[in-house]
Amino acid sequence: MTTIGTPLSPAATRVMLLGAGELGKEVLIALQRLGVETIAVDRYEHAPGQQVAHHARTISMTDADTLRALILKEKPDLVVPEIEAIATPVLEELEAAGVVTVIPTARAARLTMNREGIRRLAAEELGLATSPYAFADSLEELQAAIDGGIGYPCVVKPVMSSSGKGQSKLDGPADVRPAWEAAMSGGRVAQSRVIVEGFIDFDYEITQLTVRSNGADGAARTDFCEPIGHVQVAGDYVESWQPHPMHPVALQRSRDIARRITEALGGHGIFGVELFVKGEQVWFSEVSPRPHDTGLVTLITQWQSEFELHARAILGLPVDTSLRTAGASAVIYGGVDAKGVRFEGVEQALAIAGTDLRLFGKPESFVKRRMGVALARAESTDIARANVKLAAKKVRVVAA
Ligand SMILES: Nc1ncnc2c1ncn2[C@@H]1O[C@H](COP(=O)(O)OP(=O)(O)OP(=O)(O)O)[C@@H](O)[C@H]1O
Ligand SMILES: NCC(=O)N[C@@H]1O[C@H](COP(=O)([O-])[O-])[C@@H](O)[C@H]1O
Ligand SMILES: [Mg+2]
Repeated sequence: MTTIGTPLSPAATRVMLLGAGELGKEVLIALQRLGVETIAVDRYEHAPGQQVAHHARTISMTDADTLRALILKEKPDLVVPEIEAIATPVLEELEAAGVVTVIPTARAARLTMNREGIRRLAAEELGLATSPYAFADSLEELQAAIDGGIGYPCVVKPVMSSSGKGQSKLDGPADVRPAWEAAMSGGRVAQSRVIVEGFIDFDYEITQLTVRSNGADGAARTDFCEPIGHVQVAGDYVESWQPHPMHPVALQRSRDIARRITEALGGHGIFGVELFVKGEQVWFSEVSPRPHDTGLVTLITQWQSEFELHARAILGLPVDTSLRTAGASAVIYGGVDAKGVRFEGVEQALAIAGTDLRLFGKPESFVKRRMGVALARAESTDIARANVKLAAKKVRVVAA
């Protein structure tokens, strides 16, 4: 049985988020609503989630000693990784010592922070279909891997990166050196290893949100959300919608893959399983053991958003993944390099039927930094997609 204490009292249920960006901010709001005391940790001050949590802490989360000291000082009931770039061996160490519970598990956080860990688990241990792949530690090794079988077109990514950072598509030999250089400067963590993947010519890609929660019998149960369709530009999500219509065979295969990879990772919480689909064929791409950026759309489409599902599942509470309405989301990029920006056109955006906005409150804007998202609900995803793009376009980020 789960009990929840009173925040800021000795009986408080305390949850620490490692990473407090736009996704963590929504998880923190969901936790606050359930009476949880929250600690938002990020690498810079005034991160979105730090603005809504009881406590804000700013540390280098990739520094093992600093991270260990903070967790031991705060003694949260749950530690919830929100980004990949964390000193995950510390989480494994503290979990093994019985000091904290890590969501979904410390091993899942370690395996998914590095593309090599999750890819080898999915393809080599579980035998799931993936793109052909190889790893390389130098420009020469990268060229050899491509010549040795991966071929063109292919995709190169730093093993530790997200949101498309340092990612390139290669169409021929002239693209290899620029791709290597982009990967070396674009990762979230300084390292010199890349994955090269054969390019999958998919019809569409989806995120299969999958929740592992406490079943009535005490065993973990798995629930699926409706598939989320999305468009990525330069490896970063720009638009998503739900539900995405699928051939029943492809849907069944997607859910089989999602069930197997999430069972292998274990623990409780939401997972964003990324899949490529062509006809009835489905390839596993990667998985986030946490809310997924394309799942921001669930803030408007589901009775319980992916953030509420995560909050409930990690607290051992029941979940409901049912859809409320068709809808869509569209990203609002900074478009400028500036601190303390202003958002113009909010009124015009919200005047469009069925729309809503999240402005994340990031203290500094970059041209390609996600600063907000527009949301729309409608009777069909086509209408929602048209409206949400209009709404996103109305919002202009300007230097103050
Ligand atoms: N092998 C591939 N074949 C075809 N397209 C690919 C391949 N790998 C990546 N992509 C495209 O690039 C996008 C981003 O790739 P991936 O998810 O691996 O990067 P990421 O940096 O982890 O992104 P995020 O953190 O946003 O999930 C994919 O959603 C897909 O559109
Ligand atoms: N695809 C992963 C993803 O979307 N992660 C989200 O972006 C934030 C970092 O944003 P920033 O780089 O603008 O600080 C993370 O904290 C998380 O919320
Ligand atoms: Mg991805």
